[in-house]
Amino acid sequence: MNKDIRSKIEENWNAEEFAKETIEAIKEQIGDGKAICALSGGVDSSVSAVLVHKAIGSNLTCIFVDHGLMRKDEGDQVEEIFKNTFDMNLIRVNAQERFLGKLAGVKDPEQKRKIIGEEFIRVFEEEKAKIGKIDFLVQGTIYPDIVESMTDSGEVIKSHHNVGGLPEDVDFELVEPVKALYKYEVREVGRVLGIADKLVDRQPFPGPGLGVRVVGDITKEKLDILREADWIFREEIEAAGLNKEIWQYFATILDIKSVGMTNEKRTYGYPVVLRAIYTKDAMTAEFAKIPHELLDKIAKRIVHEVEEINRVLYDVTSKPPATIEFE
Ligand SMILES: Nc1ncnc2c1ncn2[C@@H]1O[C@H](COP(=O)(O)OP(=O)(O)OP(=O)(O)O)[C@@H](O)[C@H]1O
Repeated sequence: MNKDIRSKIEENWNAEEFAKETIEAIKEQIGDGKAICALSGGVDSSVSAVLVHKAIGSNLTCIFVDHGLMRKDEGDQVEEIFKNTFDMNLIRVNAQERFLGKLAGVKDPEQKRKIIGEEFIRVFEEEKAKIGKIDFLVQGTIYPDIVESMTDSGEVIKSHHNVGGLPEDVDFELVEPVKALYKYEVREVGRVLGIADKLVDRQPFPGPGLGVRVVGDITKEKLDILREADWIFREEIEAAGLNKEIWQYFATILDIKSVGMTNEKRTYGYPVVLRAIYTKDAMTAEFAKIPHELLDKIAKRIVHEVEEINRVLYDVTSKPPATIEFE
């Protein structure tokens, strides 16, 4: 069956036609029913949600959990795009304090991931309960997810290894509009649907968000510092036009402090590590050969604009043995 859904796409791929036909098929599947979607702002769930929205309008409710682990301005961007541009029924749950409260003092990466995943499900369930009866669950499953799950049915709940997974709920029928597509095809459909480039071209971002980019315990202070440094790094990579060739580029804040000097005064601040990689499939990766002059410019901007940071490191390790993310 998996092969069937894929061969239909490969026969005659046209993103516009795909969008049209899929919207019709969703109309038929959902009818007057009500659907819900966990919207991360990532490409897969965003494109799926817009397809379903075009088919059933306000009978779709999207839930975006703002866990406080988003990058700079990301929560507002998601709200702006889906609520204002697409006029979708979007619930933004401001759960920052809840997540940070649960994570306080926790240093172990696996424990952190588990807490974030479990809290995510709790928040989603609470919001879902407020909406009332829901018949359909929209999921941004894509073809590689189905292949990875090693089942032939294509009806599996996406394993969400990153965020912990939504619970299997027998009351829901699944709607998975992009399950036959690869990521680059999902992006094409996103463009056809008029979703902003900044979202369609978004680089992969882990489900636990910045939670895995704050090494050691997570605090609001470290998150805010990291957000600023990460923003500067991304801005400079994009300004240099390197964003097309670099698969992922981001900053991570370490769990140590070191001594520095600013205006002849001793400082004791955090180091950030910049990581940028080339890869085809994220299974192996090589560090990106960013010109030294650009690294110099980025480092100077970061230490100048983010006063809590007094040291900028560049990760020159490939995967393996290092992973892409630190945790
Ligand atoms: N903060 C969030 N708010 C709402 N839903 C979320 C959030 N984070 C993750 N999800 C849901 O969990 C799914 C899997 O998350 P994961 O981080 O593994 O992303 P993904 O597989 O890259 O998909 P996407 O491109 O949609 O982010 C998402 O498709 C989305 O439905």
